[in-house]
Amino acid sequence: MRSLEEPGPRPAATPCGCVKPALETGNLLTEPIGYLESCFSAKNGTPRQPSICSHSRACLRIRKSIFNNPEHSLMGLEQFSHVWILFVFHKNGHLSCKAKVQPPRLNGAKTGVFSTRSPHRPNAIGLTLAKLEKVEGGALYLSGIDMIHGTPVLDIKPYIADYDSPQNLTEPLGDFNLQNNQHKPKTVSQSDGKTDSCYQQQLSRYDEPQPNSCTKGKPKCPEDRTSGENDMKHDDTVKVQQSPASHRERAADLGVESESGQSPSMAEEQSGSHHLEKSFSEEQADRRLRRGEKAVVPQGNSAEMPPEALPCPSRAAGAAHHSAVPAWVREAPVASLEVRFTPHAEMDLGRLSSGIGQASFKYFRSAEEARRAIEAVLSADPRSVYRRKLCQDRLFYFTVDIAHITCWFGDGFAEVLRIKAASEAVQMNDPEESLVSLGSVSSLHHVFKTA
Ligand SMILES: C[S@@+](CC[C@H](N)C(=O)[O-])C[C@H]1O[C@@H](n2cnc3c(N)ncnc32)[C@H](O)[C@@H]1O
Repeated sequence: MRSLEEPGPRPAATPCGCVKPALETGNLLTEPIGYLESCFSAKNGTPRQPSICSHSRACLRIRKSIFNNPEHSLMGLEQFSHVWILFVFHKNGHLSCKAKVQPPRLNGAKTGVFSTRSPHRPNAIGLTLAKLEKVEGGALYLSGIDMIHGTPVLDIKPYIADYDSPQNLTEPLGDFNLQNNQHKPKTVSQSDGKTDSCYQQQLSRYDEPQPNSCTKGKPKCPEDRTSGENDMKHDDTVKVQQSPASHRERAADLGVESESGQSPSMAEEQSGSHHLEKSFSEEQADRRLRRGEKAVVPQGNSAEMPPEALPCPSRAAGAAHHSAVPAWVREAPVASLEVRFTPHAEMDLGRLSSGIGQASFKYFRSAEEARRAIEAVLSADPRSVYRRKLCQDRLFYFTVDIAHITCWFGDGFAEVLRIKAASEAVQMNDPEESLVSLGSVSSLHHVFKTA
């Protein structure tokens, strides 16, 4: 353990003049237990939630400055299949956050920051449920992650379904009526006409985290229906403090130089936000119409969120009354996309995975895994609302493992045009540079096909 003499947060003075230790006032000076080595090098293209891409892999080594024998701290963890990772959104780029944000799934409508998974929060702390592949010495190998390379990790906790999953409560507390914030006691048998035994059966089927999958068009859970960093737009700014971090030490732990952010800046993403604002009900109606479903009359014209909450359909029906999500989480306006690869991209992928004349994959175990990861990232539409709506004719770039992917988006699909070794790809320090206008998409498509 760290020495008690190490510098810590200064005691805070209370209004009455007495001094309270920092912990008592909630002022926690954190020290990362390690820095994540991730297959995603930049925010752009990193899945918005861990459930999106099961092949996204990472390694976390516990720092010796935290524990002399890091492996001791991981003892017993190998018996768990999943772990919670608490981390810092260290590449947020700025320290401000807003009370209301526009998550991509709301396609321009606003909701309170605490009803989202926005990276821009008063304390820039992220929470990811990752699959624990193995523990080796002082290192954890993870999959199904949504964090970028270099992410400072604050803590690891085992996922325990009995504690962490509401459907595992044996004694339901009752319904929470979100409309008027009233708690209504309700018994299991009253809930939906199901018998207790049927209910229990359903619970036992769902007491483990659902396996992640990369398939297209799967029903989404709250985890993957939420916001991406690039897409949040804010108001009611709040300034937050940042703990100082030792960059040299961090780079040493990672074995790399500190990297420069490659994803679009918030300023860029925020510009034009007024055009994007649309009420949730309008978006839903649009979407239903797009799908050819019966139109629903929009209820008002506000860009604020409706208060209704619905059970998540991907959970057991009997368990649903323990856990509710708002309709927008379920009825997201963004459909999953079909993902295509041009013959050139197929060739690139083959070349890259063979490792002939260049580096081969570090995180993926095969070309097939790389392909599935790319498909998973793209089918969830990683673009910000801004890009989706106003920059449709732009190329989109992202890097996963050693693959630098260039693609474009059409109506209902994403097409991979090129896959190059990240070392070969032009480094995009200025996100604007990555927004190459296609002009005529088809002509550029032709260029890529014949290149
Ligand atoms: C919407 S957040 C959700 C993270 C976590 N599952 C949660 O709910 O707190 C995931 C996005 O955060 C961004 N991100 C990941 N790691 C980051 C980091 N270290 N700093 C800043 N942004 C990061 C990526 O763009 C990713 O798509």
